[in-house]
Amino acid sequence: MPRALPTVIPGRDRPPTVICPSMLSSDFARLAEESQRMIELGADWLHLDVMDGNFVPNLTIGAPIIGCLRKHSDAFFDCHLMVTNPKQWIQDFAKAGADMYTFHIESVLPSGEIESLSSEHAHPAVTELITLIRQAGMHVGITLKPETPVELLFPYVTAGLVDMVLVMTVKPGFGGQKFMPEAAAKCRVLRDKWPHLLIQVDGGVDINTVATAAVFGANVIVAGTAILGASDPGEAISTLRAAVDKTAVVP
Ligand SMILES: O=C(CO)[C@@H](O)[C@H](O)COP(=O)(O)O
Ligand SMILES: [Fe+2]
Repeated sequence: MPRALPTVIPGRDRPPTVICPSMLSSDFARLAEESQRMIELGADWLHLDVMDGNFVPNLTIGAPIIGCLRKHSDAFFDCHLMVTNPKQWIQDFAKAGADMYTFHIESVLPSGEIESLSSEHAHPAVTELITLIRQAGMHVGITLKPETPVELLFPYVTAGLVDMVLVMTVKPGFGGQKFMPEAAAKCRVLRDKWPHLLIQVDGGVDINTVATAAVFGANVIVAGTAILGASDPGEAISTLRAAVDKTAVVP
């Protein structure tokens, strides 16, 4: 069983704020200590960026490292798979102790065939992947690159097949890039349709840009540079949380 997802708080118009430091910005040689420190400083989840050097031009960590980290941490592992074949790694990640398995919709179909996805009907390859992730005992996250239309995710959210949508606000592949407000605007489209959906933003989120994401409706915040690169990461976590909480309206 994966660790529980946050539940809706009565009296708020959106799900709770979840702060996720991206461990990509940590000292990988000290991953266990850094992870522990983030949780002690108030982080809710640990965001673990998995890159295969093919789907994106960078190479990071995989299930073996995540399995090792699991021996030192009971935290919620929020895994962001930037890989060409997400189906290949499902069992390994489940065994390693991943809680959320977020895949890129662009990785499910060969490049150039993304146009064959519809905003009205679920694609069988995507639903099969979702079923396999769930059967393996993980929560399901779906994500998209900044240039991919958000409407392509509608069939899976409408059918209640996914637990979270991750809106990428940079080109996936590297930490420390500039936040793209036009990509964050996809959160508004999703929030207007699904008030209780977990909507995550990832890429260039810091104390200046977080308000834009939150006003658009994001409630799950990934930040690498802004937390792990801060002189006081605990203060960075609190500041990000306060900025998002401020935008949750009590009706
Ligand atoms: O998925 C990714 C990059 O592809 C991210 O999770 C980054 O690691 C976020 O880093 P910052 O932009 O917050 O520095
Ligand atoms: Fe990420």
